[in-house]
Amino acid sequence: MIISKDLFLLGDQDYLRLPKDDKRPRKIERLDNGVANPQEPPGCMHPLPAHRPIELTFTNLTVTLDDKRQVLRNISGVVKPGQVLAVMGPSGCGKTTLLNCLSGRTKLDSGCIHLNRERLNKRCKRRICYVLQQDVFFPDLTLRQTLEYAALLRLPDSLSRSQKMQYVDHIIDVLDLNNCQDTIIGDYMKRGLSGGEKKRANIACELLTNPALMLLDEPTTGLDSHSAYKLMMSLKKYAEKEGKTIVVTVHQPSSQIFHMFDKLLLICNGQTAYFGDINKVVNFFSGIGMTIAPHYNPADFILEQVKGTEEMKQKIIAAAKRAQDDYYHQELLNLNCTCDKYLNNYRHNHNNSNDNYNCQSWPINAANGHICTAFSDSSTDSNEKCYTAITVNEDEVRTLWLDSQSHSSTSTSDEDFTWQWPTSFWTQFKVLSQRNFQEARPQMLSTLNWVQTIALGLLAGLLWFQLPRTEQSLHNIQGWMFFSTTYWMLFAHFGTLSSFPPEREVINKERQSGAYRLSAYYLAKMVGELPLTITLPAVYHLISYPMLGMHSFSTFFTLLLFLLLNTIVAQSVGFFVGAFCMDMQVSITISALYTLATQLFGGYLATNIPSWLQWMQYLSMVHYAYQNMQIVEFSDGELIKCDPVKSRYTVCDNSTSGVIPASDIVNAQGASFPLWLNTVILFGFLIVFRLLGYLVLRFIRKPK
Ligand SMILES: Nc1ncnc2c1ncn2[C@@H]1O[C@H](COP(=O)(O)OP(=O)(O)OP(=O)(O)O)[C@@H](O)[C@H]1O
Repeated sequence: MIISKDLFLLGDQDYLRLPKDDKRPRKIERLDNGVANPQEPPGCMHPLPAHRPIELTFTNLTVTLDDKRQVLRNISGVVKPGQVLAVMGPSGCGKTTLLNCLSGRTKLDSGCIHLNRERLNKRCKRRICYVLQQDVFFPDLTLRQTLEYAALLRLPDSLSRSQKMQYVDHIIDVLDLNNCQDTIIGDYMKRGLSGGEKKRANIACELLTNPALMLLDEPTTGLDSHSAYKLMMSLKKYAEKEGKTIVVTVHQPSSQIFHMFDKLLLICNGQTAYFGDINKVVNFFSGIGMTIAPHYNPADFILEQVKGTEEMKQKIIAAAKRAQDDYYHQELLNLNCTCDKYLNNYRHNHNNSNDNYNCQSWPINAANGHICTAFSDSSTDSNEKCYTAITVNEDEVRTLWLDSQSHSSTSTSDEDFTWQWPTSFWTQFKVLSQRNFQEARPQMLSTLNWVQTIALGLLAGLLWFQLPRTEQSLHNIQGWMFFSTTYWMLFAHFGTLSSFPPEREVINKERQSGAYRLSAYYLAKMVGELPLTITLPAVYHLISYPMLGMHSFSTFFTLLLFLLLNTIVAQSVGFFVGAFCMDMQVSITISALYTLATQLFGGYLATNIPSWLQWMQYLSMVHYAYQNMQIVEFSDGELIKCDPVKSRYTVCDNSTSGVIPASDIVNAQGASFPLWLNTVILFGFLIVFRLLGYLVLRFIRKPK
């Protein structure tokens, strides 16, 4: 059960051997039938619960996308453990759609998919790994970090960290990724792994989970011929040695790769153009008058045929339909148990309770699309057997055959398989917090952001340098506060808005594979990114506020707290908008509208708001943070002296103290609340938008 170095499946038991000092009880690898493997040496354990080999059968799959276009029509096939099925066809014929169906991500109009005898359901989806055509990763993590996090999240808690790391080492080794393990994954902005390395990294992440069924969408695209050959050879050996079932889509395989496959499903216009053994495909085409030239790559040849005229395509599809039915018939003839199944099925379908029939003979002919089967009636004298011919139509034949393919006829499902999260909530939270921090840090604390923050801090400090505490300077002091709150609101909001959509791709992929709970991710995201979110505003405040004229440490820290709270609230709103809107243009428009309205109604730019529009102030998050900063600054700090010549504040006319109370300053800017209420409302914003973000991911933007 071992992955080997040059096939990525090693020969024997060194694979995933536990460290010698491990004292935990050993699990013994179980074979398909649940019997402990007698070959397994003591001390050797597979890191994951053993899955039965999976036989995949799909019958008459029909799919319409966007309610208008039928992309797949009546596609059927079977792949047994140890086999590799290649899905080929011209671009756009429906290969990826088929894999999406097989992985349970696309809804079927009709047809069914079985894993062994169990219909594809949420539980058995977890035993499938799907290597997507696109390589979806966090670009700033290195390959090794990516694999380590995948192992920490997807390998069970029963393994220690060091065992998981050993497993990562092994996978890196067998996929020949040693040289690039410390290279970042990269994206179109930053150079990182090459295309081929990314493909192998993608496969490595999925291999970690020891899946029983692997679906790979164009794993060889972008690889040179030698790498493609090596990869396919590895997959082939993996399937054979480990009893894995593999379905792979390929575009134009070399002749060498083509002959590695066991079965071929050729799709043309969403319909089957061939399904069967790979070594019979050339005969199939020559049977309908399309003969391959000597030394021609059969893969190129068959693709040329299915890209031919409409007439040719229809001819191939019709022949494939006939051949497929013959194939089922032939397979039935080869099965010793079929007769009983025919009989049972016949009784079931025809409500025939006559128990006297026994299976005595095999199908006697197949004609006109019908198959005739003979049964003997045991009630008659054995010397005078009365054969009864039962006619079974094509659909019944197909159903019978697919039914008969199950190798686990004694059980209807993997009863020993109960699905649960691979790791506890706490492990998920811990690992995801760490990953979020590591992944977000290069972006949030990039050199450019540091330069921008320090420069703006200095600029704001110089612009409003040591302002006197007079009514004449009041507008400028308020200007610093308003600028600070709005700037960090925009920074956090748009930062989140732009960074979340790519992240959503990764978490959707991981959620689809059942790696962790959404709640663990969500909580980890908040906690993991918190230090990064507050670092830059804190640095800005540290630079600019003392330059403005610091009065006490308590004022400094209280103002900082409100600045940070405002930043975190803005980040929550950005997260909600980013999670909800799939279209970047829409999310930018909504955000621009909201943040600009927030500024307009914040209390600094417009103080004479028409009464019918005043309710808008209550939706402005900046409004609350800005008010609180004023309350703190103008009551705890040095008080603002009235203008001796002409004051805007009536209190100055009557007051003997000559200073303006903070409440008068705040009230002059429209609706005002006490400090505690503004704080509660800001926390309310925070909780509501975080909750909305979660609900959106949970129910609206959940992975299919
Ligand atoms: N959401 C969708 N709505 C409507 N049509 C779609 C949708 N997704 C895919 N299609 C169409 O379905 C067809 C099959 O797409 P699919 O991606 O399965 O093809 P493919 O064979 O994998 O192609 P390629 O080899 O180029 O990757 C294409 O014509 C595609 O345009």
